[in-house]
Amino acid sequence: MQHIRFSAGGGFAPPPIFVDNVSKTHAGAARPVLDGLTVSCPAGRITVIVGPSGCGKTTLLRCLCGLEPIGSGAIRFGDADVGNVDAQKRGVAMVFQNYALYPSKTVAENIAFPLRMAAVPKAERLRRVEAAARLVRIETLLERVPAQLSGGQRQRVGIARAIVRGPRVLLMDEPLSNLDTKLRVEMRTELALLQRQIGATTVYVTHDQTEALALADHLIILREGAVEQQGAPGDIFRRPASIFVADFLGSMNLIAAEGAGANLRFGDGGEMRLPAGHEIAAGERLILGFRAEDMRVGPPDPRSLCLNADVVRSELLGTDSLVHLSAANQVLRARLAVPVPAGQRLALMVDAEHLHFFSASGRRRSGARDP
Ligand SMILES: Nc1ncnc2c1ncn2[C@@H]1O[C@H](COP(=O)(O)OP(=O)(O)OP(=O)(O)O)[C@@H](O)[C@H]1O
Repeated sequence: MQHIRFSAGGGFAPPPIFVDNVSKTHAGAARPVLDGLTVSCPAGRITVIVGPSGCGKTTLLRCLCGLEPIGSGAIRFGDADVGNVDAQKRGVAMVFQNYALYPSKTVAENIAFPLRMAAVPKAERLRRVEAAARLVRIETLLERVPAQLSGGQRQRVGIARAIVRGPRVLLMDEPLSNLDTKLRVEMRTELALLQRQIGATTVYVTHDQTEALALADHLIILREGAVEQQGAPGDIFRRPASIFVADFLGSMNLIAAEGAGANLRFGDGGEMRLPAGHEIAAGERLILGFRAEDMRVGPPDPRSLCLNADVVRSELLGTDSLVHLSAANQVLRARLAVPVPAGQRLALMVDAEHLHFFSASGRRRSGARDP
């Protein structure tokens, strides 16, 4: 890729974005789609918004770019309150899931469209279209029409069109979800590199947790129009604030239990010794969580949780196997280096630093020593 700095009129300075206590209710809806939402997106970085279908991701993007008014609260780009600023004047570009290209226009005309709307002179238009096309590696396709392109090429045109004006803020709504898995992974890497080159403050919506973890500098997890957790992706993965987050980013084994001093008691009457420092008051109900990849076969260790589990089924994933287990009246999953035949009993360990303790309400439990 070439090093080209796209500059927006008035100088290029990607702003941080602040969404401050924003609420919005769609006309006729009983509940707000955004409910007192407060998030921030660092300048010049990729913020990824994830959450289940209907949690308000697209609505938030549409509010950021000015296609939807907010009900209350404020949206600021740096120091500027943009809540009442027209979409065209916010310096924002948006890439959609469905490309939204003009079928009768060539690639070059599609990319040039925002420049035409802004009355950019022809010579400057040509220069910018070529530079944007080179950045997304479609410079040899400029004379084709969309029907003559693959899905990946069409999405590149959509991205070139979005960046051609040098936006300070780039919003992307599931831009890769129409592509096959292999192309998606390739494009994800390219997008991350492209974003670093153009430097725009980028807000990226997806419901793919792998994409979210791979792309995000800053991660926001939405649930029913409110923030469930936000922060650095690695921190959120290691210390999910709730069962909802833990299960959304990967899957988590969960076992309901009750404290019994140094032991945990399960519904089937079984008990297991808690690692030192994780004692739970007698009678306290909680939910213990651990990830499949954090279970290991090994000799008992006083600092680890030990589970006796029966193998129900093994599935080869490639380099390792997903082993379905039955333990403490629950179905659990472990990722182990080798497949294990069904019917075998295993002693499985989970090291203390990989245990997550949640209260019965599903929030991360404070009190126990936390890794
Ligand atoms: N114009 C509208 N009028 C009324 N309700 C709407 C409107 N747009 C969206 N909604 C509702 O608001 C909620 C949030 O929609 P939104 O598209 O923001 O969710 P999302 O998180 O992007 O979902 P998905 O992942 O399925 O795209 C949904 O229940 C949706 O039906």
